[in-house]
Amino acid sequence: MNVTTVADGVYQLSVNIENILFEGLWEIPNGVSLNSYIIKGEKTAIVDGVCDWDGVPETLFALLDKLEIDPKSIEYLIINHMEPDHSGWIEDFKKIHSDFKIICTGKAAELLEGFYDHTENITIVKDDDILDLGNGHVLTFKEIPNVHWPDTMVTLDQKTGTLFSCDAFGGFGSVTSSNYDDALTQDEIDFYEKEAVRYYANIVGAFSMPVEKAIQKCQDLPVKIVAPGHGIVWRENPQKIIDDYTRYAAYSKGIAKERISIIWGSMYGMTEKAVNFIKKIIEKEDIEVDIVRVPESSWGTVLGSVWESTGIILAMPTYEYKMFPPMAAVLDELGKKKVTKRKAFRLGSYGWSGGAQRELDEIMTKQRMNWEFIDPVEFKGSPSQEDLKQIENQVKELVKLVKETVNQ
Ligand SMILES: Cc1cc2nc3c(=O)[nH]c(=O)nc-3n(C[C@H](O)[C@H](O)[C@H](O)COP(=O)(O)O)c2cc1C
Repeated sequence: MNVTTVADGVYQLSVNIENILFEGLWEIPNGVSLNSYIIKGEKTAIVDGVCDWDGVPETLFALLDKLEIDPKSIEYLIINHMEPDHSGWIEDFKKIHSDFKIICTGKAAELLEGFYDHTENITIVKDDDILDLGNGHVLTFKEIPNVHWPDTMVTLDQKTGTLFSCDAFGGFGSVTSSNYDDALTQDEIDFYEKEAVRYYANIVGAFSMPVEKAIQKCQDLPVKIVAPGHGIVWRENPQKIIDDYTRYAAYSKGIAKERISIIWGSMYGMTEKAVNFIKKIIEKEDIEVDIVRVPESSWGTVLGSVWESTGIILAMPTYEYKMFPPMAAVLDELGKKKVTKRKAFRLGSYGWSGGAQRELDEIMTKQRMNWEFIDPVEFKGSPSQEDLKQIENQVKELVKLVKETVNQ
């Protein structure tokens, strides 16, 4: 757990969470941080909290102790977002301190009642409302609904230009006490960028339109520091994470990087033979490639991979007159996360009837994914030389299509 100074009178309290599935679902191989912030003017406010996943609130109280802040001196709880990873500590906090006010949106107030039966001392804020904590720390609020719940808002401290953005501009990846972009090497920044893409695809991707609206609203604010609820604080170059999020939101519409994700699965190695062949031929093409096997890799890994790819190769066999089940499950999830308009090629082995293609078509239609497929290649059992030649032609065709799409 870390306590650090963000800016004059602004402190971050953060804990890392590892060895769980985030939201009970998403694998986090490199962990995730939960960030809470303290603003000390004449009055003290806490922005979001850290939840009870690992012994918090004790952790939160220990962090406050490090800052020599008596929890009872906290006058305002700013709740940017009611998801329990940020709000789960409130019930415990209430056991030791009752004389505080909650600042949140109307939707968050409804959720407060539903989740914690809390209805007292709530001030509902709207766009551009302010709260003066004294010593220049005047807070401005902006609602950013559906990033990623309907209740979400951001808070700006006018004195320091710190934007407390909660889930917006967040990322996975555990942090250290030097979790500021100005204290990180380029390699570390690159690491957190990858973690941010994965976070975006897994957690926020389905809300890319609200993200675009939120970015527009935040651009109107004099932001000098971006301090999210997960991941590192952007103090030297806050525009970097704002620009990254702008790109990630745009990727939802189909044009992403000049990159192909190969998502594949195989029972007895027949489809795998074709995938191994593709690996060899695609190496010679001037294009970035990422290869993910299902079900060995999680949905989160697949989403993180395809989010940045304009092209996708799907390789899977037929299974009980349908598609290899883990591929069907992951494709359905890609649809729900609105991975749309990709350029794609499908191949796979079958025994007697086929059927994978039919289910693929059904998922594309049901989820309105609008992927543009070039002709598939299906082969009985092991791929023949002729099948491989066809596959080679189709892969080259896809590479061409991806390049044309990205560079149009
Ligand atoms: C459990 C199981 C169910 C299968 N169901 C079908 C089927 O419904 N239709 C079909 O054409 N082939 C079916 N097959 C045959 C496979 O598609 C075929 O063996 C294929 O070569 C497997 O490719 P793979 O080794 O890449 O998994 C099935 C195979 C298994 C093991």
